Amino acid sequence: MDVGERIAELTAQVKRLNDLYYGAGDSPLPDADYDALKDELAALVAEHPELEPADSPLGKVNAPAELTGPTVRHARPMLSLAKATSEEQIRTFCERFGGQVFRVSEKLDGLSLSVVYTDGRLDYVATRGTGTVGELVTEKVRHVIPGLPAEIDAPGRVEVRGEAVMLRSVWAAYNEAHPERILTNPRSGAAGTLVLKDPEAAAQAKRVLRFFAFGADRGGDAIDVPAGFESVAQYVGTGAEEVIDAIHEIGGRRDDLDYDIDGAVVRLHEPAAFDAAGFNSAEPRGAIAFKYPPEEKLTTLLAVQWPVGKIGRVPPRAKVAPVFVGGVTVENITLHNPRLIRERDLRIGDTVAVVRRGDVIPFAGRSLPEMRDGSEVEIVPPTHCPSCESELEVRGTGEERWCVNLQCPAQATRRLMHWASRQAADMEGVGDVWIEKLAEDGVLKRRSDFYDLTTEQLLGYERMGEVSAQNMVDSIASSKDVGLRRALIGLAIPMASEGTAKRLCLAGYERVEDVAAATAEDLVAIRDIGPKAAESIVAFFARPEVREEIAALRERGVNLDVLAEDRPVDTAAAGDSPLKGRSVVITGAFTDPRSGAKISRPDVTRLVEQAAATTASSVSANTDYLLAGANVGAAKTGKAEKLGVTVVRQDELWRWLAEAGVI
Ligand SMILES: NC(=O)c1ccc[n+]([C@@H]2O[C@H](COP(=O)([O-])OP(=O)(O)OC[C@H]3O[C@@H](n4cnc5c(N)ncnc54)[C@H](O)[C@@H]3O)[C@@H](O)[C@H]2O)c1
Ligand SMILES: [Zn+2]
Repeated sequence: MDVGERIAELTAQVKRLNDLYYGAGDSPLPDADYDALKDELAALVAEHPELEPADSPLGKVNAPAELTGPTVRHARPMLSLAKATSEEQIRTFCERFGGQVFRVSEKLDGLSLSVVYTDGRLDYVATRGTGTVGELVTEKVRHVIPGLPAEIDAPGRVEVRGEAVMLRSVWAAYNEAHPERILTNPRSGAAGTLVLKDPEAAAQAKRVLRFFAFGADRGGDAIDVPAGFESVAQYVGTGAEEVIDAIHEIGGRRDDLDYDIDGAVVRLHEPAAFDAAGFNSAEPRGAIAFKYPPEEKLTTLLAVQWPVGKIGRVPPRAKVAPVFVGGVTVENITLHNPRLIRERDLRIGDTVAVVRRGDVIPFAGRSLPEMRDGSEVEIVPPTHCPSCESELEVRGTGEERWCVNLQCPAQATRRLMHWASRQAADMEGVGDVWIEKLAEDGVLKRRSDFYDLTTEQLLGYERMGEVSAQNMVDSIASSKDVGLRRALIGLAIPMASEGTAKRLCLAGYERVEDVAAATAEDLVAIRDIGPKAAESIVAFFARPEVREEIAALRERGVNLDVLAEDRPVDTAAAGDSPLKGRSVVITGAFTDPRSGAKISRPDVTRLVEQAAATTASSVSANTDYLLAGANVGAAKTGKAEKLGVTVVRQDELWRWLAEAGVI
């Protein structure tokens, strides 16, 4: 192929990838591979400038093919950043500005927004768009970035720039709840969220974003980011070594963050110096982005297995050629459901992009059809259960396969493993391999059989030592104090989550028999238990073998009653608490006064509920208190006060919780 053809080919590829990336937020190639294509193009064009096509993607801010909807012209262009992948490049950059002060910040992997206020009120929000013209997303953002201040305490025209990201936890929870509509990664999740037609529905489905500011100006002069905003984490220092230390510091905690970062931004700290350094067509000269090695790697999909789960789901699991990504070696990845396999057109033998983010289970984001050689094999979901051979049912939009045979041996084994696991009975000394063996042998058929195991019996097995046998028996004996919450989890009731178990306990159920006797009506009255889950719970306990199992566990002295730690706080203590029986809305960021650590929203909710309050997601006339943590705008508290809702600040809340005996 001659150079001209290669340039044309690379141009077309980069442009196609840009359209996908800046449009719906898709990235069929890992960023590092995209960067390599672009670098190759840049190198060829540098040598043969006369061959650069008129529509070259180089030297400009890359943008979606077209902006949809109303637009606005940016007061100052929103630019791209020059890239560095080696420390050497960072040193060269720092040396160019010898003696100056630098700022190093996390480079969040989301999409940039310009948020403009006039005399303290939110005027508009725009995307980067073409760099000079952005798309207006003001109304969408009101729903999908609930934390964005509607008002700030500053006069004049103030523009705040920053990055909107989908938190990893939000991304994982959304995918968990919508297996039929998987978001490939948080970045595309964020981009996709801002193009949705119904942002209100997105917010209800908890598909929401967070905004982190990285700069602000008033009438063109740099100012501090106004109060009410979260800022990107940043360091200020002089000289290349301090800058490189900061880059390592940021890179080192990459896995612990709840958002993706793809690099660190180094820029001149002083606004005057930054402006004086000037700009080229697409990038400021006073800043550079250091890119960390990719967290997404290519590997080969070797096989797909269909293990049978504890409630009969038969999900696809892929084996891939071992690949080191996100700090671990990955060999097994989840493919979620058959529909996803079909839509992503995954085949055995395919090159697939594997992603891992923090603790999130690796996921084959996509196949790369352009890398096929014809030997790839279609993935066909099984029609019959690999364990009991009964015909599988196809259910739901994900086209999941289910074994509905209640006697299925594979399901029984999975249920036993689940009962022994940490979130249920927590039998530390009993490994899955042994459970499988004992189940195969017919010694373990149901949960209650664990409690009949003896050391003599176990010692009859090859490779079972006296210590292990004793360990197993002891750990089974000491696990008998399961309690209602963990027993409900261990029973693996379809559609009932760990949260359902918690809420049943908080709702005052004392014994597993009481839950078994509840009607669907009783159950839907409990917060967050919907009609489907309620029916599933009732149907589960109506099964004779479940009732027999509960009786058998009781006979062996297994505790299936609520434990003190899972009860709602006693009326006596909560009786003194102003929270008791109140309806509250929680907003803002909370810090645990005991440890000084930030505390998550679900944890605050749990504490407040233990003090016998009920929580709601938005303020209404029925709300008693708005519990306001840090960074709560005046708009929010003002609205609450207008509705006659008392605003309670966090120091008071902690006092109340202490009085109620919750903390
Ligand atoms: N995989 C693909 O197919 C594909 C396609 C197109 C682009 N990409 C990737 O997108 C990037 C392209 O560059 P770009 O021009 O969109 O962005 P960029 O990498 O040049 O960086 C500029 C952007 O960084 C953001 N940013 C995040 N944190 C920041 C901080 N602390 N300070 C300042 N800015 C911050 C801003 O939104 C700004 O617009 C590359 O990383 C490329 O690999 C990938
Ligand atoms: Zn089966």
